[in-house]
Amino acid sequence: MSEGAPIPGIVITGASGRMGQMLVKHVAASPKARLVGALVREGHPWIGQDAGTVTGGAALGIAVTDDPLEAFAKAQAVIDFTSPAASVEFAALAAQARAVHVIGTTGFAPVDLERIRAAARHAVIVRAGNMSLGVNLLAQLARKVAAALDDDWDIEIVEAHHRMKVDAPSGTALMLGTAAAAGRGVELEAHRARGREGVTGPRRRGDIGFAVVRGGDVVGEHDVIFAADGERIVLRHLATDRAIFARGALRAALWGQDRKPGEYDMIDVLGL
Ligand SMILES: NC(=O)C1=CN([C@@H]2O[C@H](COP(=O)(O)OP(=O)(O)OC[C@H]3O[C@@H](n4cnc5c(N)ncnc54)[C@H](OP(=O)(O)O)[C@@H]3O)[C@@H](O)[C@H]2O)C=CC1
Ligand SMILES: O=C(O)C1=N[C@H](C(=O)O)C[C@H](O)C1
Repeated sequence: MSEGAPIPGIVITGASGRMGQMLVKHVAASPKARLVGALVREGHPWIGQDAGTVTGGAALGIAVTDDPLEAFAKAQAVIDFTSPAASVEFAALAAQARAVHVIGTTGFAPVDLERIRAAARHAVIVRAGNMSLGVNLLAQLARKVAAALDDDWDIEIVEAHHRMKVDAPSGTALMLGTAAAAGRGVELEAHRARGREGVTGPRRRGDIGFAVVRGGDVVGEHDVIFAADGERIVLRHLATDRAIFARGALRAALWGQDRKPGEYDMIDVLGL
């Protein structure tokens, strides 16, 4: 954001969710942004109540709403950690309002990504399976390590999340797999091993494998393993606080204010 620019107004979608509640608090506490809206699903019991008090803090003078059109009209940015169906709809509405759309949601199908790409013709969209500085740095490291090693080194990605997570593998695991594939100069989809069970036969040379753990309240853990005969490299990121994602998302919303329409990611935002 350029010096002297007005402080951007930000709407949080999915305000009742784990990330939504964290974002309401984070944006409200930031001197660099103004919280101008908190959106929930139609019919949600929080509608009309103060966004600060329902998320466990002091009153903010912002009534929770279920009307995205009205909310986005007041915003310079929308921060959205919801579901693929909701984010695709919000991408079109945010583009209409010419608001920067920061999408943290994961689990998109290819058809959803096409619709997000279409919206990005008219507005700035920043989308990343993980908004933390640490994971985006890890993705760059995974890319570099993969570029330095040949197919004698098997690449496996192991991720763990809380019991409520609905998509697998995580958006972060896919991001890390994509980065490792890029380092090797291949497409992930052509080399992706999607989980193993039964008599699988030996590992296919050059595959990038994914393994998923779900349980308890794990915020998010990711290992990128490079395994060869006689040695192994493990690159690891452990998230212990969702604030890291909120911090990254707000940074993306501010960064997006001065950009041309298009689809960006956190590597762009962080300049990595
Ligand atoms: N990129 C990143 O850095 C991160 C990404 N994530 C991703 O963010 C997403 C949300 O995670 P989390 O907060 O844990 O999930 P929650 O289930 O806690 O929250 C999701 C929120 O979105 C709302 N929502 C879902 N679908 C709709 C819809 N169709 N219309 C309106 N509102 C909707 C839910 O409302 P209701 O409860 O009423 O259904 C809820 O408030 C996930 O995809 C997760 O993987 C999470 C953390 C970091
Ligand atoms: O659902 C979550 O919680 C998380 N989702 C993101 C993902 O799918 O990678 C990011 C983070 O790991 C937490």
